[in-house]
Amino acid sequence: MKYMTAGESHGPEEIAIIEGIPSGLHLTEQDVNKELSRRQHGYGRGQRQVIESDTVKFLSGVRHQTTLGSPITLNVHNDDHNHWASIMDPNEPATDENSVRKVMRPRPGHADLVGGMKYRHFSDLRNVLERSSARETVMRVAVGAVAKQLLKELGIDVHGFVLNIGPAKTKLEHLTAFNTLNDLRQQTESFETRTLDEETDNEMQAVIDKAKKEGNTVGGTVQVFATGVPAGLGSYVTADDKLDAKIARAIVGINAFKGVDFGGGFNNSEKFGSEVMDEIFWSEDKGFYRGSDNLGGFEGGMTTGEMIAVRGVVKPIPTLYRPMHSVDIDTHEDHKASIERSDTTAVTAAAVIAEHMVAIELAKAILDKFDTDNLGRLKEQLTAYREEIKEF
Ligand SMILES: Cc1cc2nc3c(=O)[nH]c(=O)nc-3n(C[C@H](O)[C@H](O)[C@H](O)COP(=O)(O)O)c2cc1C
Ligand SMILES: C=C(O[C@@H]1CC(C(=O)O)=C[C@@H](OP(=O)(O)O)[C@H]1O)C(=O)O
Repeated sequence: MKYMTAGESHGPEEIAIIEGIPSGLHLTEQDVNKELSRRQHGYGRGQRQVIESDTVKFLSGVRHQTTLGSPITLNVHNDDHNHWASIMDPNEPATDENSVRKVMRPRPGHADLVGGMKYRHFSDLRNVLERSSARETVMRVAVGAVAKQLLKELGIDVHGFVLNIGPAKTKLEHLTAFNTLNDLRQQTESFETRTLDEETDNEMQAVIDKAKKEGNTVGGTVQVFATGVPAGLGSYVTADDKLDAKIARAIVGINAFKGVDFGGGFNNSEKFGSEVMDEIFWSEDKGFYRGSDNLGGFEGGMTTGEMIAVRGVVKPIPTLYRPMHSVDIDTHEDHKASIERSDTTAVTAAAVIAEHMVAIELAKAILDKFDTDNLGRLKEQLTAYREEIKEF
């Protein structure tokens, strides 16, 4: 399975094409829209989310609510484009009128300055901003929603949560206690029913309000769990095949993500080996299993069959309403950085995006290993593989 996205933040459309989804998967636009709506919610987002009501259109690859095995084209319209039609016009040459939203004072923390240098966009850094914007993550979530639909058919659930926003930490004890694997397993049943509001409690909202009032922004940490994953996805034989490495890349590839770890992750560096390794057990009904999940479900770049636990660190939003120092790229004079309408925080959306990126990497790993033509055959192969692993 592979995919590509295209689209500028204030252009007319966002597009993704996915190749390699098996035929026979039940898939509706509502399945995707449910996830797009989750990405739009969360306390601390700006006015753009009020304008947009992200809904997908299937342009190819799905017929009568079922995938055909052909490339799936997904399309989300940018409602905000109405306000930007002349600024984003592909046919008219640049004029004073249609360049009113020029960006000449690059914003620290954005792709503006280096993107301008690299692509020679010296007349307007909007040419960088439009594609480097996290607007594009709407399509990654749309692709991830298709991946999640496939994984659900295979008994695999993936869900993302907020761990902290600035100094305010989640009250959800189970999200930080990796040793209580059984508790976590029970909690997974309620993953889908959780609301985003439950994740940004009053303390988090107070942190966001304070930042906003002060023209500032905040980041945070997100957690993704995946359950029902069979042992042996990914491989130790080459670095490129390591699935934890692929997931790490997918997470840090999300706008504003600056760190990733698995299981106890960075905290494990302060512990002794005896506290960190996941001891091995065997039982008749389960086959091999572990007593803890401190390594987040990976050994040697392969899934262990335990729950996958990945965390991602999200930096504070770079656009500040109390802007930082910058330099005009034309005059080279000192100035405050440009201000674009902005979120105060997007950690809740980031949790949803991270969840979908993990789903994409898991779906890819499964489709690398088993049949990609038809879902029924894929299920048969995966069931046989699970049996074989259990008999080991
Ligand atoms: C869901 C989401 C929404 C974002 N919204 C904004 C925003 O409103 N304003 C902003 O300056 N940055 C926002 N960002 C962050 C920037 O897109 C990102 O920091 C920038 O493109 C530079 O990329 P980098 O942080 O990965 O280096 C957002 C990121 C995410 C994931
Ligand atoms: C559009 C989205 O996020 C945008 C990401 C973003 C950025 O710089 O990354 C900047 C803002 O764009 P705008 O100036 O149009 O409000 C966010 O709203 C979205 O998530 O759908």
